[in-house]
Amino acid sequence: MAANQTFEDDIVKKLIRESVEAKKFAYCPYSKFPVGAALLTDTGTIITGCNVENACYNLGICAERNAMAKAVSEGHTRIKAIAIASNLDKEFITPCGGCRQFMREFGVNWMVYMTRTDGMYMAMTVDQLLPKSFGPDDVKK
Ligand SMILES: O=c1ccn([C@H]2C[C@H](O)[C@@H](CO)O2)c(=O)[nH]1
Ligand SMILES: [Zn+2]
Repeated sequence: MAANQTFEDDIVKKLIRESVEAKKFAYCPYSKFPVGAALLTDTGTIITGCNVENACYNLGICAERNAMAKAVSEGHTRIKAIAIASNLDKEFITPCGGCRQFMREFGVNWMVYMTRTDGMYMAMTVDQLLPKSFGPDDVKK
């Protein structure tokens, strides 16, 4: 897979649609900020996630990390792209720093599609979102 690879429009649109669907399951009674994510694996499988909060606030998990953990737990570590949806209408939803590091674990050259409610999106690679990152190869040195 080449760096900065862009996907066909219909695949991106499907991922975005799935992320919007996943947002409906968001459990966010504290922030009332629902987020959905949908990721694409190398086998063409789409795996979704939503944010899941907790009365012990700091235990909440983001939609992106939830989707990635679901993917790994279902045998997928080759992730090609992820779409993220929230209810922000004037800005694109961007992943938090923790999720950027979690993404980086699975490579730096895959796509992150950050959406707005009008369906517009901003596309960046993991490397662009988290430059000069620390990753698996650095631990092995
Ligand atoms: O990219 C993001 C940003 C925020 N959240 C969640 C975390 C928390 O549940 C709520 C408010 O930050 O939104 C995500 O899931 N993904
Ligand atoms: Zn996050």
